[in-house]
Amino acid sequence: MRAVHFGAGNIGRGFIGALLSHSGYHVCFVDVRAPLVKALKERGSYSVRLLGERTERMDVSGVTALDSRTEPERVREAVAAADIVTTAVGPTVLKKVAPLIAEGLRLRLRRNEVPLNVIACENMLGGSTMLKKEIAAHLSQEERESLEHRIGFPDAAVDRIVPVQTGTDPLEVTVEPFYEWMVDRKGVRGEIPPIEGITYVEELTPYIERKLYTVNTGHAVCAYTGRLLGHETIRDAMRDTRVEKIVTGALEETGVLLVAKHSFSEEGHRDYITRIMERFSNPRLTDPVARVGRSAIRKLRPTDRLVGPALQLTDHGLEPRYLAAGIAAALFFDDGNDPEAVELQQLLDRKGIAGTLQTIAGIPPNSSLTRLVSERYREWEGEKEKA
Ligand SMILES: NC(=O)c1ccc[n+]([C@@H]2O[C@H](COP(=O)([O-])OP(=O)(O)OC[C@H]3O[C@@H](n4cnc5c(N)ncnc54)[C@H](O)[C@@H]3O)[C@@H](O)[C@H]2O)c1
Ligand SMILES: O=P(O)(O)OC[C@@H](O)[C@@H](O)[C@H](O)[C@H](O)CO
Repeated sequence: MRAVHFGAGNIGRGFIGALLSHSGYHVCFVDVRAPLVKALKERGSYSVRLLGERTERMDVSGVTALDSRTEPERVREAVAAADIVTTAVGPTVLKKVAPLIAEGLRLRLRRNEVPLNVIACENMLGGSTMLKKEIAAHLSQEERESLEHRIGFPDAAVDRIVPVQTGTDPLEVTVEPFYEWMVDRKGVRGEIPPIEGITYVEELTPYIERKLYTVNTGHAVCAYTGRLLGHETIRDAMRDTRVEKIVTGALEETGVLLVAKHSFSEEGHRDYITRIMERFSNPRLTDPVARVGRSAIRKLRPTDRLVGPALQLTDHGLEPRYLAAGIAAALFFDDGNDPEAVELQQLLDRKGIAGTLQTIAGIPPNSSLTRLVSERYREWEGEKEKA
């Protein structure tokens, strides 16, 4: 069986590629980083280090790679011949990989009747659906009709913390032991892909919202408040009771929404939160707040991890004070290495808090959420002055 995976980064190698390989797929990674592609081609294997109570090593073999910039023809052929295509490139990169995947699928549709599934493994709602839309834009009407019948784009929720890699081996990946990969069974075309570790569900929305609005909400709140209070890593930020209190408060707020919306049991959801707080505090993981806070504009979009639940709560007349504290802290994110953080600071200078929230997050300027965030922002200014 052949898998083509776009994005040989942390999640690509440390999670999706590893599970595909262990399920018997020969994995071809596609990336734009030439040294990474070269190393994968030359070695054909790498290791994943699982940082649990004991450190375990998992060998991943039977892999290769292609550079989408210099070997587009080979990428097209690989996609056309694949049994599964996956991505973990980042939500904003999906539209960049879409044209090449579309060219590969065009060949596939001409040559092979067997259905194929394309799964975007990104932190977003409806990732595969969005990728399908981007791909369809590069196809003819006739090709789009065949795509509809023969190529599945099941949405997915993926969960495993893979921090920035600091080891000397460019291919080895250090990860937490926990993982969860949920896929919408209804979106699959043809046979269910036999990937060990995937949980197929009839209705993905509750699970992707639970993941994004708990794991990623808590993570983002921890990263932004932690950074503001002078912490470099998630683990250190979690040890600060001021941060821990705000993360806990924000997850209680999203919990109210998730339990009401998707009928999770209150007790089960409390356990889910507890496990996540323990994962954030894993003493063996060094995960920089800069990684977790990266792309602050994306993280402040209307349906993403902070504003998504906050707007839904205010629509129900509730006051998400802790989420508002997280959103306000995100507005202070000023990492010069992150183009979105730079753009965010420029927007704030030009438009102020209400204008920035309206532009990025779609929050109406006179809304209760804008008022809450503005109040928290002033409080954070005070905290910063004290620090
Ligand atoms: N790291 C985590 O803990 C984690 C967990 C769950 C989900 N995710 C999601 O997985 C996705 C990837 O995150 P990551 O942490 O692995 O990031 P990463 O930066 O480590 O990996 C992304 C990879 O995509 C490659 N890439 C960029 N543009 C490309 C292109 N045009 N064609 C092919 N490859 C391209 C990059 O070179 C890089 O190797 C994101 O959507 C992220 O939200 C990450
Ligand atoms: O990948 P992002 O930028 O959407 O979010 C940063 C982290 O919250 C994220 O990568 C988590 O580590 C991951 O989603 C855990 O499953």
